[in-house]
Amino acid sequence: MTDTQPDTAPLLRVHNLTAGYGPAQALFGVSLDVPARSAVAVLGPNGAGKSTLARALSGLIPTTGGSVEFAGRTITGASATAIRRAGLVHLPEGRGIFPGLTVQENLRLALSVDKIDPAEAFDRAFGFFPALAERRKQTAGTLSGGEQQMLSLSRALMVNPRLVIADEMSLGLAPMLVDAVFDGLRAALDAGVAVIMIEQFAAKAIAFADHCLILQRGAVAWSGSSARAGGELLHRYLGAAGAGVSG
Ligand SMILES: Nc1ncnc2c1ncn2[C@@H]1O[C@H](COP(=O)(O)OP(=O)(O)OP(=O)(O)O)[C@@H](O)[C@H]1O
Repeated sequence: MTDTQPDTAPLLRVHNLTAGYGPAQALFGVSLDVPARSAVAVLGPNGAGKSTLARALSGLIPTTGGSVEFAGRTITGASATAIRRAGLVHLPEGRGIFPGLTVQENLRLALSVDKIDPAEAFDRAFGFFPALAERRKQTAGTLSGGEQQMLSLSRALMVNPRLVIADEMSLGLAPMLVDAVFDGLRAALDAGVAVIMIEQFAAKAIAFADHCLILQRGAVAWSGSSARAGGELLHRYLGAAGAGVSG
């Protein structure tokens, strides 16, 4: 990693990024800026490349072109561990927790690659979600779906990240629990963490986010302020269901 950017640069700057799976290219020149302490909603139909973008940014799959700068450093080609240590934490689709382990054990495991004081990290996790502190000895698999998402989010927030990429956290949750997920991400945002949110509930995501990026077939179809991402635009790119009228 090399230092390149002055303080005024966005926290994350993605330029002309390409990535894929072996010979199958899935991202075609994606560019995106994420200012510090801001939220960006990444929307798009199934297979548009949203999760691939998240994986490429967090170093889970190699990029094949373009550049990624994070917190003033070029992280293009850096390992997932190095990117996480730099403060970019990815919450993959699915909760990524170990159902047979307790809340506490799940949190401890999340710290395995981080050079961070565990006591401080636990305080931070339970500060965001006090209900988890009461359940620290409970097996994660016996938590409700919403509590499992809180655990998943606290595993990301406990390492004091500068940016969290949340991939479809509300997938499969009842509406009330979807609200709880958004509340959790709002708390992170209020604490100064930038958020990239990949969401099926487009209307909710846009209400939450400052900026919106719509992907289509691996490329940016539209990007701009969430205030400009109205119903007609969403309908055009996402269709009636994807516009998230129900969300
Ligand atoms: N592990 C993989 N191996 C090969 N191709 C993949 C893999 N994961 C995704 N793809 C392909 O990459 C493209 C983008 O998929 P991706 O999962 O990023 O889309 P998405 O927008 O996140 O979709 P969804 O909303 O369904 O999660 C698709 O054509 C998909 O088939």
